Amino acid sequence: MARQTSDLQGRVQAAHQFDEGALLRYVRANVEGFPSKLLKFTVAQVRERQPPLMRSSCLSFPAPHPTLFGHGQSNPTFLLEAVGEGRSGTLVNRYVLRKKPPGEILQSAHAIEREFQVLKALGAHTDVPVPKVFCLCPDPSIIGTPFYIMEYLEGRIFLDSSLPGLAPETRRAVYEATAKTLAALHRVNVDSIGLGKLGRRENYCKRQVERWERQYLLSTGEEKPVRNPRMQDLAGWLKQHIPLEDYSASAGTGLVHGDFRIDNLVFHPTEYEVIGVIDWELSTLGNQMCDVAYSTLHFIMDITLSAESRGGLQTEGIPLQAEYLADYCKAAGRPWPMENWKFYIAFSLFRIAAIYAGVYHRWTMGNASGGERAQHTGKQANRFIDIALEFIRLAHVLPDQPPSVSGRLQNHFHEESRSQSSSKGSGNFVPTQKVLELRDKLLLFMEKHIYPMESEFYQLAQSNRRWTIHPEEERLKELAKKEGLWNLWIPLDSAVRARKLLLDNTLKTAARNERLLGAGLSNLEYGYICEIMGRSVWAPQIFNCGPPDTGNMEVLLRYGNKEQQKEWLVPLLEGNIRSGFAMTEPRVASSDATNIECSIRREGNFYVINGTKWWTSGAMDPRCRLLIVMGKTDFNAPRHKQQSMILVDAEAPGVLIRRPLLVFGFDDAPHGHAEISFDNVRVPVENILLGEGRGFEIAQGRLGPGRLHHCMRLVGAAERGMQLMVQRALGRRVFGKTIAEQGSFLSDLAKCRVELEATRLLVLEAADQLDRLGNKKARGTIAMAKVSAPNMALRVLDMAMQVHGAAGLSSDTVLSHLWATARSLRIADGPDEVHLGTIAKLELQRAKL
Ligand SMILES: Cc1cc2nc3c(=O)[nH]c(=O)nc-3n(C[C@H](O)[C@H](O)[C@H](O)COP(=O)(O)OP(=O)(O)OC[C@H]3O[C@@H](n4cnc5c(N)ncnc54)[C@H](O)[C@@H]3O)c2cc1C
Repeated sequence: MARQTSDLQGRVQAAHQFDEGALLRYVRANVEGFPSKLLKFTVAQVRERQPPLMRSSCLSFPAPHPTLFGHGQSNPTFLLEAVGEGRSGTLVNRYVLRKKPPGEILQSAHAIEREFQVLKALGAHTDVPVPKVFCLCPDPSIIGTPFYIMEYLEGRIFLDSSLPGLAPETRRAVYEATAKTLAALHRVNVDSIGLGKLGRRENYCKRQVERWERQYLLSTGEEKPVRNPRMQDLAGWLKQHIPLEDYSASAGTGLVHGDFRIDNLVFHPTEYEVIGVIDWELSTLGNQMCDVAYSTLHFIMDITLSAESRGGLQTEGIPLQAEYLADYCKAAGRPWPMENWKFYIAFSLFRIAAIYAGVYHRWTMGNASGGERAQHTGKQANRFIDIALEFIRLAHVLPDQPPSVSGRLQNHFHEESRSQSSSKGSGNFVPTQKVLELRDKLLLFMEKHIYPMESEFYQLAQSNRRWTIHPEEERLKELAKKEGLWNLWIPLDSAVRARKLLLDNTLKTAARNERLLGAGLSNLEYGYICEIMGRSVWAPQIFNCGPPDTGNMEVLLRYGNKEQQKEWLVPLLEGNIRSGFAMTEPRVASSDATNIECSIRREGNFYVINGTKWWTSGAMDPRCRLLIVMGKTDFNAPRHKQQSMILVDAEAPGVLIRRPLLVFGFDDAPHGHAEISFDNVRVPVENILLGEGRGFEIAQGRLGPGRLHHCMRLVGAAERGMQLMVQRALGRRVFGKTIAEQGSFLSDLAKCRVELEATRLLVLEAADQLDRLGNKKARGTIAMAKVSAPNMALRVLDMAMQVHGAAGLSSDTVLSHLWATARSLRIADGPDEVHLGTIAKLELQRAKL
């Protein structure tokens, strides 16, 4: 719950009492506008409150430092109330006084003068909301220590960062205002407002690590509280991981608040707008990302809790850490800090641990201003150290790109389409409202659930349990179903057919039926959606939109009879099983499918299958139950009537998985690409699809829309490459400049964008033609998209890898895997030459007309 600033006052504690008469004399002489006819003058101490407890919720952590309104352990703060007589009656003027604490204090930790200087400069020259300051009294003889007096702000302070009692949308507004205020503070040009000499900007983290390590050593050991050796491990790690950007006074350095968090902000009494940033005693110049990381610590405090489990409705509306960070980066014009985020968070925890250890030491000596509460700070310091060390060990601490918060779209092409659609409602490729809504939902799902899991999925796929399924994959599938992001690939006409065949008797309820049959999107509409899934190699299967299942489901939807659909299509639509498509053979050139040799021979009520297939994608997956096998039922029929397709139970006797094949060393576990032998595999005659000799016909149907999906995903993969490339270029310095400032990079980047947009338009055009003209008439444009998409994606991803240097070739980023997948699609989706042949043939035909 928010507290009114006026709620937070109490009686002046004995240890903090001073000569109020001397103060009044000083105030009368130095505070502008102080009532001349004074009726009453009172001094109340701003109460030190119990900080939010460290709870299982990750949204609260104990405040390590004071705020103006008192939950801290540092500068005592007082509310002065002057009741006077004015022309229009009684006046009540309120002021706030901040002073140094009495007794021995930590080096430079209570810099009243600094607070005053910063507040004065910001108030006079910037739009950063701060209370107005009236006077600084450096003379300790007045009230025992130096102090300053500032304006009292009537407003609200949110003490608990989980914002209990607020509606979800207002919680979001509070966080957005917080991020924007921090950005405003970081945008201040300190040189132009006289704060240029407040501190050194370069080597801030290095100096801070050394300083807080020193401070920790001063507060612990020998006759002081016990020293935790893990603190030195942490300091050692930090010293080895100081970000390169810290070494110079470049972009990203400037004014640092030093204690920026929601409860150091005064919000407007009724609006969700910050009217004052308070508690500036740790402000200085330096690396501003430290402020940013510190302001997100409440997201980190329980790093084992997922977004879902952190409080349900109570935290609804609170953004994820990445969303808050994206708001900040956007408002501050800063690159996404993925590369060094681990350092900044670990450093923030380290610093708090050192501060807490200092408070605890002071408590043992009897002069901590937090009273008895300070007795716990020693334990809390150790907890911060543990959390920091635990955090350092995490493989993935931030998505590798900023999320699109509040439905904002990530790339300018889409932003443009959206504004076009809302302003004019027309245009060649303007996504419909339905698509825009689905796409926003999908973008959020990717950011919340897929990107954060990538590295864990990848680790499992490299371990000796590589051919098992990560439990999170199944959980996310259920979540995708609930969110209506399931089977979106199903074209409207196929869904209509399935609805007729499957209605009621197979799928229990109409609602469930509908959920399994997608959202009724056209191929063009799906193009906008599928592209986003293509940004992660792990995403498509989470939404039941991954190859080869989509192609196989399409075959069953179009060509399967009712029984075949019941047995195989329904579990595939449910996502309960997976499937493979076995056409390619090692012994023959399979881009020409008339070459295949696998035999499907009828014997009574069975077909007997003999042959070897390879590159059957998905067949290694432990959930794979169905193989659609293409073979020959009649070796003497006309060339295109010899082939048939048959449904084979992957566990039927005689089906032998021989080995997984590798693509540039990636085996794509847990789905894999298998070499399989079929040795006298007996399959009931009912399993033949459409009838003997219809295999080629089915292949044409399967390879139409299904293969365009690859192109859509490739556009998404290239988009991901662009984003990673730009982030890296903005954040990494070579030879004195960021990569983004190097001329050669700029033209390469622009060329990538040009190619990407051209290919995206081609893919959308192909999808549109598929909808309007059908598979056959659209084949020229589809072929163009198939040639263009992988080649474009390869160039963009190659450039992205180049910008990443050696890291780009490693598996530390997704780039090399995306590149390997794109490269395989110049063959796996039919070799380029075959598509080029189609395009050229059509071109020549046109010339002959
Ligand atoms: C990662 C991956 C996944 C795959 N998944 C599957 C799957 O699930 N199911 C499946 O059945 N298959 C799958 N394949 C196999 C893929 O479909 C075939 O590799 C592809 O059809 C080419 O067949 P091929 O390898 O026999 O090459 P070939 O037919 O031997 O062709 C070799 C080369 O000959 C040249 N060429 C071919 N045709 C022409 C032409 N008309 N003009 C000029 N040059 C030409 C091209 O350079 C071509 O690359 C996959 C392949 C990969 C790499």
